[in-house]
Amino acid sequence: MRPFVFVNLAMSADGKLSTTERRQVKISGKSDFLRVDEIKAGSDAIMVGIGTVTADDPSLTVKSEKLKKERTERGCEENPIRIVIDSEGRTPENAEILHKGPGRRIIAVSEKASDKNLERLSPYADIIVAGKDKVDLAGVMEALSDIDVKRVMVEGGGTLIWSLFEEDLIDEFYTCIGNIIIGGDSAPTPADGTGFIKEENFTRLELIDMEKADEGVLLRWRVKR
Ligand SMILES: NC(=O)c1ccc[n+]([C@@H]2O[C@H](COP(=O)([O-])OP(=O)(O)OC[C@H]3O[C@@H](n4cnc5c(N)ncnc54)[C@H](O)[C@@H]3O)[C@@H](O)[C@H]2O)c1
Ligand SMILES: Nc1nc(=O)c(N)c(NC[C@H](O)[C@H](O)[C@H](O)COP(=O)(O)O)[nH]1
Repeated sequence: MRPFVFVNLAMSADGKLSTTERRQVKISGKSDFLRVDEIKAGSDAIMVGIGTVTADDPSLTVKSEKLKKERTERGCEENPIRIVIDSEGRTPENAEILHKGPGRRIIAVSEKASDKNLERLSPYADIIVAGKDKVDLAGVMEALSDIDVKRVMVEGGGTLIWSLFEEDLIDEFYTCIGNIIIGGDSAPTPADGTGFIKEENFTRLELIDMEKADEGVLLRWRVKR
């Protein structure tokens, strides 16, 4: 058993998530920010890779007071469970995700994480150990299902999302395409990693809908199985 997993990203018109220096860029506009807050508030958990934590230092909190209130009225924490996929337990102790706003945090590590790092992070987050070198993502999803997590939003980056596609762990994929060109052949994209080599392995998508969003476009895809 695993939860429903969807990805939400903003990318430039040329398909980049950020610059070659992995510097965060404002890609989407105000209406997209509100939409992202809503889908975040509608999720039980929100997941990012350690690369996103070190590059962007996001808090991944729900921003709207109304949405926070609606969550607490439903008997949920104000924020979804925040999960970092972090093989070695490198999350900095002062990361925003560990401090901003109430709610549970989980850091999923592999057996490679040192005891020192586990000790360092355990005051701030629950630790799941899954996988030998890299985090075993299917194992993490199973562990989330065991604690009644039904809906997981993944906010990047491209390395984590690639692995989730590779392991067929994604159900829906939303991209807001903004009206800028970032360029750069090493700039992160929605699915980096090694990529599929054989055509028969490609993930196939079905378009759910598309709409104009600020100066760009929002595409929502479902993974075909
Ligand atoms: N525009 C957007 O919507 C958006 C959203 C999030 C991130 N970003 C950008 O993406 C970049 C960060 O992405 P990234 O690809 O460097 O990092 P990432 O966030 O995808 O984290 C990847 C890291 O997770 C760890 N990991 C552990 N187990 C793993 C597994 N099984 N599979 C994959 N990774 C595993 C590894 O250390 C790996 O390097 C930043 O530049 C950030 O600004 C953009
Ligand atoms: N929707 C969206 N539009 C963008 O233009 C952009 N650059 C991101 N990037 C994703 C980024 O990793 C996180 O959405 C924020 O950084 C959230 O972090 P906060 O909770 O606000 O701290 N996302």
